[in-house]
Amino acid sequence: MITLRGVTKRFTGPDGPLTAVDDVDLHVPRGSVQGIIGFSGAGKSTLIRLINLLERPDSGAVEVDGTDLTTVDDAELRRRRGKIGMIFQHFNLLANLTAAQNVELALRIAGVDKAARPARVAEALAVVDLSDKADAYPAKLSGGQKQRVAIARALANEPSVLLCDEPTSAVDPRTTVAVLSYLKEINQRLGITIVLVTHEMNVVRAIADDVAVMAGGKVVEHLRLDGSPLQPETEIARFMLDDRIRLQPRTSEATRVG
Ligand SMILES: Nc1ncnc2c1ncn2[C@@H]1O[C@H](COP(=O)(O)OP(=O)(O)OP(=O)(O)O)[C@@H](O)[C@H]1O
Repeated sequence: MITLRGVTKRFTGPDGPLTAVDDVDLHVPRGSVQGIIGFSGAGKSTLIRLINLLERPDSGAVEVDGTDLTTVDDAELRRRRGKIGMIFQHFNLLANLTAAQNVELALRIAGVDKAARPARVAEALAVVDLSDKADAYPAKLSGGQKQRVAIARALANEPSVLLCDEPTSAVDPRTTVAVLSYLKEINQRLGITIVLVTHEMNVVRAIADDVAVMAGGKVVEHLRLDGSPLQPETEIARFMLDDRIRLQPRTSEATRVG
């Protein structure tokens, strides 16, 4: 379970101060899948990085499984972070380590006893059907396989929460379906709460229970994906739901119109 209360994050950009995340409240029930969608610069990545305090908020509370992470000391934060897995657009695997060694490293960093690690690595790779690639280096893996290794690495420490920052943006549509299927299975079988940032409506539609639409650092709307027809209220949500692409006549700019 994740609860953000009044969370704000400011940066100093090239043009001066900017508010990347602006007074956001968000509640993600245990075992659910929360999508976060919006255009580039809306604050999605910052918001997801606030959940494990990769970014520290300037104000507000970040509660994960009942504890406000902004109030705990460094040792406790490290321990709590161990229970929050994260995957990224570009996989972030270490090129000089095999798939199994990448997963093992996460266990080593978390302080898991050496003798216990091989079984945990094997288990995590089995969840994503990559047991046969344990000894392969990332360069020999496809994009989808790399993302599955990254998922295994995130799962090895038995997290309660998995944060996914654009997990399918660097893979083709067929691989997107495969990656999302693994994420959905992990959510359903292991009960892991998932937060997934994307700019693709189809991605969240396939997997999320609720989608927070972000613009200008704020959550401007929630779309509940419970099977009933979606009735977006904001222009940005309507725009995101329309996946037709049309080219404007006489300009080189591609745009989508609703
Ligand atoms: N470390 C930083 N320093 C300064 N500005 C930052 C930093 N990180 C993000 N920003 C700014 O904060 C705003 C929100 O960025 P963020 O990456 O969260 O948006 P996003 O919705 O994830 O965009 P994208 O889809 O392009 O990744 C942007 O204006 C960005 O330039």
